[in-house]
Amino acid sequence: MLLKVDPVDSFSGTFRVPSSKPETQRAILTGTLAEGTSRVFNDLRCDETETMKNACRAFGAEITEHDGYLEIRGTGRSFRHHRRVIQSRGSGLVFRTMTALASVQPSPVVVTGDATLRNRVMEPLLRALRELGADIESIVSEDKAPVVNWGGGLKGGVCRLPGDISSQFVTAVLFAAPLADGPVEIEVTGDVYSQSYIRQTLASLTGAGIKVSASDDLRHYQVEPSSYRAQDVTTHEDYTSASYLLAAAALFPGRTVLTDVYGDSMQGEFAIVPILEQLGVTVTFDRATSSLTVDNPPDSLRGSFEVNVQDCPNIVPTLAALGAYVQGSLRVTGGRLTRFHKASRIEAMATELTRMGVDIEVLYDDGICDGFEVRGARSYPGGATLSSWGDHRVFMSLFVAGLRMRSANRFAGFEDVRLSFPAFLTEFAKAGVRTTAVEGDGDAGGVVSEAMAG
Ligand SMILES: O=C(O)C1=C[C@@H](OP(=O)(O)O)[C@@H](O)[C@H](O)C1
Ligand SMILES: C=C(OP(=O)(O)O)C(=O)O
Repeated sequence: MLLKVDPVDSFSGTFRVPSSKPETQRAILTGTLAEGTSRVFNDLRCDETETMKNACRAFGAEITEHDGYLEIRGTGRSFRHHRRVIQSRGSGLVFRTMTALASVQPSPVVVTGDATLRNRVMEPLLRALRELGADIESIVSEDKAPVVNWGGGLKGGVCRLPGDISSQFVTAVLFAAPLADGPVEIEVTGDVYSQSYIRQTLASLTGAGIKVSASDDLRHYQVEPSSYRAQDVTTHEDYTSASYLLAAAALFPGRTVLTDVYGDSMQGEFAIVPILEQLGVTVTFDRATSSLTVDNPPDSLRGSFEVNVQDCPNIVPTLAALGAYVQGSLRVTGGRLTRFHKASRIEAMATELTRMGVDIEVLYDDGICDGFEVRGARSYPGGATLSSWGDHRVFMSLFVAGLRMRSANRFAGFEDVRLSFPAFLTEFAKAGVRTTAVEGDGDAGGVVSEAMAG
């Protein structure tokens, strides 16, 4: 099944920004590890937070969904096994944190995932956990998923992790470290990418009463044995999800209001707002109404500058889509981590945008795919059939790029919006974006945004 998306010539309306996926996932984890009852207000309900909830339930947490919040009865240190196989589906964060936490369980746990997840790099995490005393093995080559963690506890000590593959390695060790027998030190080698995600982890741990300290450059960490404390947490808006609505707003005349935006987030992807301003788009935040407004952006986006995305990896596909319409060019560097995401996102965007007629060149640094330079145009013919490369963010970004083309494009992989932004198609439908489910080249006639609503 493909999704046919008709172009539009204006974009206006009021749209709800989903809650943050990383913050919701972290709050589910701290609630699970605490003794007592925690609540997570404004939690995101999507497949990947559901995967985190189910993984935590397997460790014994009782999680119930209420209107506007989650209630979590945590396990504290006494994990009560309900299942010995943890299914992390496609979520890197679930796999990595569950693999680390399985080390402090009394008995063996298998942690697995889908085909995409099983292809992702896990070896540095397994090595670091073994340095801390974990008894863990992969049942496939290259220390990838699935793994068997024989449990029995983490002794503590010093472990080393690379900073340029995934920040989730550091996050995973940090979540398990307080439950080790002795203090844990983490030393990160090389440049530390995705620092905003590590800072979000540190804030979650500190909020839950964990004794953790980190150097300013995020290369050294010290965690003392300590207990997670139950707490109430409220999650912010998700700036990666907001980036698709903001990008669409920037490409068309009209007035776009994004609601449920509270400000003060630690997310690196907030960078989408200053980047849009550099492109000449005014984005106004109103704390009183918790909203962001884009009002009649300029006719063409001001390009010819460079953005370093070292700390905001998840908006790389959105920037490629926006770049297709700048005057001059947009150069994006520091995106090397994205080759380890669900798809190799720079290659995916460059390949698919090239099919749409966009002039985009992949940039390599020391032979590593690290960014791109895209030279914009006013519009493109459209009429292409595009792949999401199995990645929700690639689909959502290509969808936005296609809106300003002259004819409809067809997309595979649209169902994956459920992973992080289930209301994606219904939100865009509010602006009059027409989407139709089609079989191959013919029209099946179903309006998908309605089919997927709710
Ligand atoms: O900890 C997290 O919640 C995440 C960390 C980042 O991973 P990388 O450091 O691998 O980019 C980010 O890209 C991912 O979407 C979510
Ligand atoms: C990469 C993502 O998540 P994860 O790394 O947890 O799979 C994502 O949300 O796009």
